[in-house]
Amino acid sequence: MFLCAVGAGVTSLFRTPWIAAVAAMSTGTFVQLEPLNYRDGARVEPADSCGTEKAFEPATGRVIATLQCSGEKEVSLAVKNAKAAFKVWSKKSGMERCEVLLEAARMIKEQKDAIATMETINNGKSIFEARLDVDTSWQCLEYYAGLAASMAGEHVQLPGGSFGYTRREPLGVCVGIGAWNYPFQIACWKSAPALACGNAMIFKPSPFTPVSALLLAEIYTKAGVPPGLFNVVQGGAATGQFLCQHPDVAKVSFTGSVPTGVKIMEMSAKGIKPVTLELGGKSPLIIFSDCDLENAVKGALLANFLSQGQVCCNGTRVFVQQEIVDKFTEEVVKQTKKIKIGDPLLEDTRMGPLINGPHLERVCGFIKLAKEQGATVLYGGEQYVPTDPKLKFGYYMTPCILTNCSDGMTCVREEIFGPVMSILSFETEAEVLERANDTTFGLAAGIFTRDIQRAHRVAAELQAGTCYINNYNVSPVELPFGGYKKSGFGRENGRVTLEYYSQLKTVYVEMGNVESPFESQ
Ligand SMILES: NC(=O)C1=CN([C@@H]2O[C@H](COP(=O)(O)OP(=O)(O)OC[C@H]3O[C@@H](n4cnc5c(N)ncnc54)[C@H](O)[C@@H]3O)[C@@H](O)[C@H]2O)C=CC1
Repeated sequence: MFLCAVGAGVTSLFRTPWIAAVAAMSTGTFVQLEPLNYRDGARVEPADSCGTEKAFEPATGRVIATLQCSGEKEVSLAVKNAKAAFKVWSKKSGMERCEVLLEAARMIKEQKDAIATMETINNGKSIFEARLDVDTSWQCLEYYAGLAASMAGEHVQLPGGSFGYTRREPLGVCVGIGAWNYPFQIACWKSAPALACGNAMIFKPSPFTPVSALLLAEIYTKAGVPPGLFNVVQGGAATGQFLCQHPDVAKVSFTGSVPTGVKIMEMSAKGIKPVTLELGGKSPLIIFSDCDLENAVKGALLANFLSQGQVCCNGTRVFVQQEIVDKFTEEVVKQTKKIKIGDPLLEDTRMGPLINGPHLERVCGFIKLAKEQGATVLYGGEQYVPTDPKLKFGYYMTPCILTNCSDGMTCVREEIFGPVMSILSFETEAEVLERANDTTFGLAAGIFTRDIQRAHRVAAELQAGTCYINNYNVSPVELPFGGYKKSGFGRENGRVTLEYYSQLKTVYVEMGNVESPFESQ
């Protein structure tokens, strides 16, 4: 009931006491009572609904919000508001858009602790990680603010003094649909380039994590975007479908699972709408015997255990060269045992709970199956109950290391989306490349070696949208991120993403007379 008491019904992020209160909040206290949709510059209850969903605090298993899933009418109102805002925003110069985005970035930075706390409460990731996510979020806004003013076309000289030029123009109303593992960051990674290019956006968070996108919406409004430019519509699959099928939506950018990605693409195909798909993965991490072992072990932990392993680009197939596999395994187990699991709002926690009960069961099911198929659990893989009584109903598990794995096992082939590392040994470079690429996914890959030529040779052969050499899971906003194969297409971050949120117009300019085969004799 906290928000009711503090905000007296009209809680706003911009009331300083509220920010301080949220940043100082402890696990087990937060309840969201305000409307969770955001339209025309304000929080609103949806005009109609197609059911309700409950959002949890994974650390305690408490319900923190019950959301109304937006119906067709609410979606249409959001599109209408976004269209009106687009008319204003798309006329602004790049520098004008830059100023607003920079102000929004500044506000995110200023409110980092409050946003990270909210993210931790709703998602379960450690506060330590949530703060890093907020950093990459404001950095993304700053980056695209900087690019907004440099968007330009070409001038092309043609015969007879005529010429042509190109204009890079926004698409219109874009829809962003997010997953639950990086709720605030995904909202920023989609909206920053969209807004920088002059578009409006309607964002639909995952119903598991509805809360933090609202903070972004409030910040955009306060920073000066026109009302309706960034709207939040809550709901699940049905709401997502209303958004994708709306005739006035120009583009859909989706982050989520492959099966949902297929549906999004089908709907977009019917409307001839461009689509960006950031889907799942089962990425390989290849550790050669000449690596710096300490770094490789750190890299393997980063590749598997951030956000409780619920990361799309995780390197969960850890291929280790035969000569060092025992030493590597011993060291990885030693370091994994040290990971502190517990209340995600405590400063020294490094692993919080998984997103919800069914997902925890699903991840544990993969481990059970791995054992049945012959893998050995070297460490972890069990449900965990922290000693603090308020965490008793949270969704915790110990990080898991599997050995004796083979390429055909389910744990090696399918995305688990939990803290489960499978160790596989290999002998030669050619062999490991073939095995690493033997997957329908292609999101990321990693290589640890001191041999610079091998590093680049292997990176060139790996079928993945991102290859990390001697590190893993670092995502600077300057670098494009996206998949090969069934991990999707289109990119987020980097300069190239401007192309995915804009369209090119060619203008031909005649400087002479019209030559026509139809002119009268
Ligand atoms: N490549 C990337 O950048 C990332 C990919 N992921 C992938 O996301 C998955 C986990 O996220 P989930 O939220 O469980 O995925 P999901 O596919 O179940 O849901 C993703 C979003 O799509 C919406 N949705 C579901 N059905 C829909 C439909 N028929 N039409 C329109 N929208 C619909 C959901 O409400 C949610 O907002 C994993 O497979 C993971 O690999 C997650 C994060 C990043």
